[in-house]
Amino acid sequence: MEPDTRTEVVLLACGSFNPITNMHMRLFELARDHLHETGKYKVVKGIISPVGDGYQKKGLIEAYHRVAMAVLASESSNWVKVDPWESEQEEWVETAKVVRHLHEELRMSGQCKDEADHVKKGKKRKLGASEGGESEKLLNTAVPELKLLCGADLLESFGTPNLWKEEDIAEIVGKYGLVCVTRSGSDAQRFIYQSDLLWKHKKNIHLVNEWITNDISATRIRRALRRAQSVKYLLPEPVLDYIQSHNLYSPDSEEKNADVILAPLQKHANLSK
Ligand SMILES: Nc1ncnc2c1ncn2[C@@H]1O[C@H](COP(=O)(O)OP(=O)(O)OP(=O)(O)O)[C@@H](O)[C@H]1O
Ligand SMILES: NC(=O)c1ccc[n+]([C@@H]2O[C@H](COP(=O)(O)O)[C@@H](O)[C@H]2O)c1
Ligand SMILES: [Zn+2]
Repeated sequence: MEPDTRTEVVLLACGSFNPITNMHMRLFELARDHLHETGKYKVVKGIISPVGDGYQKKGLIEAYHRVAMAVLASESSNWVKVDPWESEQEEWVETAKVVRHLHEELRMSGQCKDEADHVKKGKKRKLGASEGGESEKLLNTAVPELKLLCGADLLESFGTPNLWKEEDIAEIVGKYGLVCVTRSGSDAQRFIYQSDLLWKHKKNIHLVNEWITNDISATRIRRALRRAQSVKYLLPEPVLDYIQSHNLYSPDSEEKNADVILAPLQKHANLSK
């Protein structure tokens, strides 16, 4: 049998997930199919990273509820998991830092796996002279690439003044890569064309067309819930049960952070003063 030479990829989706919807889970399926169809990649894992309370977005309910709902949603998948690290941080964390942190975790777990293999085999492999010099280091063959998975609206938010730092965008698209789910007629392609930075890294940006369109958004779901309208079949059934049993999403919860400026805008506006 031919050896599998495809590059292993882990997909990371960052967002409010307030609440997680069927569309969020679909993003992972669409992205995995797209990367597999290139013949170059093998998607080995998907990670959902709900933003922390420090993000201070209007209507953002407590992170522990959003994480619990994401965990319930991920139970219907055998490859998508939730990472609560970002949600547990006291202050809002830039997405570039989240990507860096999770990549480091992947590297460490790859190394642990590698070490365990070597212990089993009773030997260590040496890195080539160009990389490791004389010193004996462990070969880190097991680390997959980590790519940020998003919708076209998140990509287009790169253009909002004071929301993203240029160097963060450069790091995310240049060093890691982006998989962006877009709709036919969406302007993601034009957005990349109009940005010198994104154009430079366009090989690292995978645009995925969503042919079976699905306009579910968490904002619309919260609106329906406030109006006591049904949201059945728009989110996983266990998530809906959780929302109902904890009485989440009311007119009051929508007013949370109403008078507060979004954390990235506060942070970057202060930096540019
Ligand atoms: N219908 C959709 N099509 C493509 N991408 C989507 C869709 N809904 C959400 N996403 C993507 O999912 C990620 C997480 O989004 P987020 O938590 O903001 O969900 P949302 O449904 O957009 O919520 P809200 O309405 O509160 O903004 C983002 O990258 C966003 O672009
Ligand atoms: N500068 C940044 O790193 C930056 C700015 C704005 C949003 N984000 C992230 O993008 C995601 C956006 O989520 P929402 O679409 O729900 O607001 C969140 O995970 C948030 O942390 C990152
Ligand atoms: Zn959104």
